[in-house]
Amino acid sequence: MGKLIVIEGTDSSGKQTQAELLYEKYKKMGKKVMKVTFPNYESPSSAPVKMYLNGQFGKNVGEVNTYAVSTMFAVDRYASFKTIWEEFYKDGGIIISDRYTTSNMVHQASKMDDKGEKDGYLEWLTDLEYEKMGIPKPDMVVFLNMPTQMAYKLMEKRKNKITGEDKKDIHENDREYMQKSHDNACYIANKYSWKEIMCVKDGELKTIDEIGNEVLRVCEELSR
Ligand SMILES: Nc1ncnc2c1ncn2[C@@H]1O[C@H](COP(=O)(O)OP(=O)(O)O)[C@@H](O)[C@H]1O
Ligand SMILES: Cc1cn([C@H]2C[C@H](O)[C@@H](COP(=O)(O)OP(=O)(O)O)O2)c(=O)[nH]c1=O
Repeated sequence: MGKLIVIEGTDSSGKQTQAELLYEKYKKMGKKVMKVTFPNYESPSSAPVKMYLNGQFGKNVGEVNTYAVSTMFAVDRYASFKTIWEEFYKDGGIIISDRYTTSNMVHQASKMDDKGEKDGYLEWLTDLEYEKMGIPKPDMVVFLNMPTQMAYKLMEKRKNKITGEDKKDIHENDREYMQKSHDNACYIANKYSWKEIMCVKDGELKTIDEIGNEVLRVCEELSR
């Protein structure tokens, strides 16, 4: 069996940048490695997710059934596992995943304020994806802790990943939601012992390389 490394964080925390950097470093080191991204917008399995992010099930995040939406993201992951990386992973390859089940944990559980409800949802979700659907559990989750104010600055520079336009998706449009998902991510990172990397030091954003070196350092624990 291979290893599954997940790069997680709130929107515009540098996941794509760091997942690519780690992938390049591993390739140079001669490791058998593959990079995957969720949602997998290139696959038809992401169609319901696109409808959700475009606001077709409700313009506000809070209006949409969390369990229904979580299942849509889970199905997209299952499709990717079965058609793209199952064999590679079972053959001992390292998978670097930009988002995973952990994104449902960060984003969908943030809609729940009640701790009992949140924990119940997390149990339901991990059982659904890892046990019932049977997709692999991550060996390592790297959590890029990017304060919301800084994430906003970075987001302004970047285009929408689905349309390539300046328009933001329903999560990105909602500042209160962004703050809540960051608070929730910190709670979950602690609960599930994710490897946390602080992206800001003394109010200043760390460089891409500084963060990249920290990511590599924590991931090296896997090969020990
Ligand atoms: N440490 C950093 N310093 C400066 N810019 C960064 C840093 N990390 C990411 N960026 C830039 O911020 C934007 C969002 O990063 P990205 O990797 O796409 O985030 P995510 O995948 O989490 O949404 C991109 O334009 C990226 O180049
Ligand atoms: C993969 C995944 C994403 N999401 C959310 C996180 C994002 O707000 C949104 C779209 O993902 P993405 O396009 O990666 O967002 P961004 O580029 O802004 O980081 O979908 C979930 O709620 N559950 C999931 O399983």
